[in-house]
Amino acid sequence: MKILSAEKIREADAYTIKHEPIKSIDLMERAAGLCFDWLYAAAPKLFPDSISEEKDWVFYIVCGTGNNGGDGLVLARLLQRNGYNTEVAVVHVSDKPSKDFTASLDKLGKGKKSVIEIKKTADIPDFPDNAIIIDAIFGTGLNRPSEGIGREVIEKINQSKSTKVSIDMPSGLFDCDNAKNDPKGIVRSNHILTFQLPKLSFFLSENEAMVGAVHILDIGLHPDFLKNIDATFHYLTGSEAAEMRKVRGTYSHKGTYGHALIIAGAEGKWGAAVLASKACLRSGAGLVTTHIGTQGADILHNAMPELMIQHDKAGTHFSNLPDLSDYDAIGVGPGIGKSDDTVRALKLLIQEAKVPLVLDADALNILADNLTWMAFLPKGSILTPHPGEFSRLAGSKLSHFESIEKQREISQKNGIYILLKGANSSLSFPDGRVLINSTGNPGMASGGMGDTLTGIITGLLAAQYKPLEAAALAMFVHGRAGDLALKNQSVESLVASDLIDNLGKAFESLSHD
Ligand SMILES: NC(=O)C1=CN([C@@H]2O[C@H](COP(=O)(O)OP(=O)(O)OC[C@H]3O[C@@H](n4cnc5c(N)ncnc54)[C@H](O)[C@@H]3O)[C@@H](O)[C@H]2O)[C@@H](O)CC1
Ligand SMILES: Nc1ncnc2c1ncn2[C@@H]1O[C@H](COP(=O)(O)OP(=O)(O)O)[C@@H](O)[C@H]1O
Ligand SMILES: [K+]
Repeated sequence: MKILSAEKIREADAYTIKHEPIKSIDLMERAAGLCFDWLYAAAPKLFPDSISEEKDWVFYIVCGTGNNGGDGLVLARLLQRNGYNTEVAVVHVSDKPSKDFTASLDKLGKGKKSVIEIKKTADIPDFPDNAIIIDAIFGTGLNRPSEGIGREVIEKINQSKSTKVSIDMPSGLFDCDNAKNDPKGIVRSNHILTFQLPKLSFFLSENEAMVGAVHILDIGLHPDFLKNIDATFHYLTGSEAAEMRKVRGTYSHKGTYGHALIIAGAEGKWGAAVLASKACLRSGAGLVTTHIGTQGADILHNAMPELMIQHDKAGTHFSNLPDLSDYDAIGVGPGIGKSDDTVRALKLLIQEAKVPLVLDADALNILADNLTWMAFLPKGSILTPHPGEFSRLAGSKLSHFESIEKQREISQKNGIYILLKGANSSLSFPDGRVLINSTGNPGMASGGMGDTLTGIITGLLAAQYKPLEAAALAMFVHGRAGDLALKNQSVESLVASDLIDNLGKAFESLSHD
């Protein structure tokens, strides 16, 4: 699913109005109608238990004077028509209300209920603590940080304990970069009912306090426009991940699915090799060999008899390169440490490898100390840094938005894929595109989860997936396995082994997406 800028979404609205064709006021009615349907279904869970009767529910709709405000007014009319209690406030953020706002206000005016006009501080009401506040002050038309009366109202809304449901965007939030924005002037939304496509800022850690659950409402923007428009950012949905999954031929055999090499583990961190190797075997590789210091070999063999083991010359860590000609995919890094001979062996691996490499953990830390090696990585290699590793690679600590921009730059410059891990992991391609992941949960913030991801990507590469599909599908399935594992665990108790145990269900779940 594409993620478009506010500007492109405006173009999509305009194209739809012209080519469907549909009047813009009718598009607004359609959008607000979907918000009503969502609220109607969700309301019983949104109000506190103490207000269980519908007659006691109050929807407090706070509108700006643009089309976002217009959506709010249409929604107010629909709520009123269905017998719900509403309070409607209009914040005069601009003295030039939009045409559709004015038309919607006129229609609302035909009902009996009066509207609270907010022009100055003294007009701002006390918002209740047990209502649903519908935030329809600003949408994609915001062109500078909120200020004046609009901002005062936003700050007052944020003081209320009521559930806040934002129409299209949390008012005050920009669609992409919010570096120059002020979080105090943005609604701290619990639910966002966003139209057609999500906005990039919803997926950035710096906006966490303002972005609650995101619900994408399909308002029927014109499919030709959506299909033909180029997008840098994409949100990876289940059906898109499912399309990447390959069907296994009846007569296929282990040779069809390649031989993966995992280079992982060192004294005290053999577990990293176990997790990466197990995940690799569970992700489709025909054969998996793990190159490991002799002292770790028994642990590995006991953990999974299906694995083959290649002994390193040093007993305790990765120090020499095996013959690479047997392998279709190589994953390196989890738990390998940074000994001098490990550094030398990694350098040699980068020079000699003829297949894309998956680099994680200490392999990335070594790379960060030797950035010139980046240019020598086999084309199509995949780097999987977490934010700490990424800041070492990038040379400085960056905001999430800046990290994604930097990630794109490094990918394009070096012809490699970078999977920046975390909530909403992002995967950048050599052509500049970025995929944002839609699976995973905070229970996955525990040791070994990344080692598992390395194994999955390497397994898919061995099984003849192209680097793009291997990285994207692995990212999705890894998060999905984490989500499935959570059903029998809690966010506190989830560990990487649980995730591996759910890989089968995660791959299979794709057929239902
Ligand atoms: N036909 C369409 O174009 C549709 C638009 N829709 C809604 O329309 C929204 C976009 O509407 P608009 O483009 O009218 O913009 P908004 O309603 O988001 O707000 C823009 C208004 O606020 C003013 N403004 C912007 N930044 C300000 C600031 N910092 N302080 C004070 N005033 C500021 C602008 O001058 C303008 O009057 C979408 O988010 C969506 O909710 C939906 O109804 C679907 C159809
Ligand atoms: N809050 C979160 N939400 C979703 N996924 C997460 C979250 N925290 C961590 N993850 C995922 O878990 C993995 C952690 O990787 P990493 O930090 O490298 O772990 P380790 O080095 O311990 O193996 C990544 O794939 C990341 O996307
Ligand atoms: K809004």
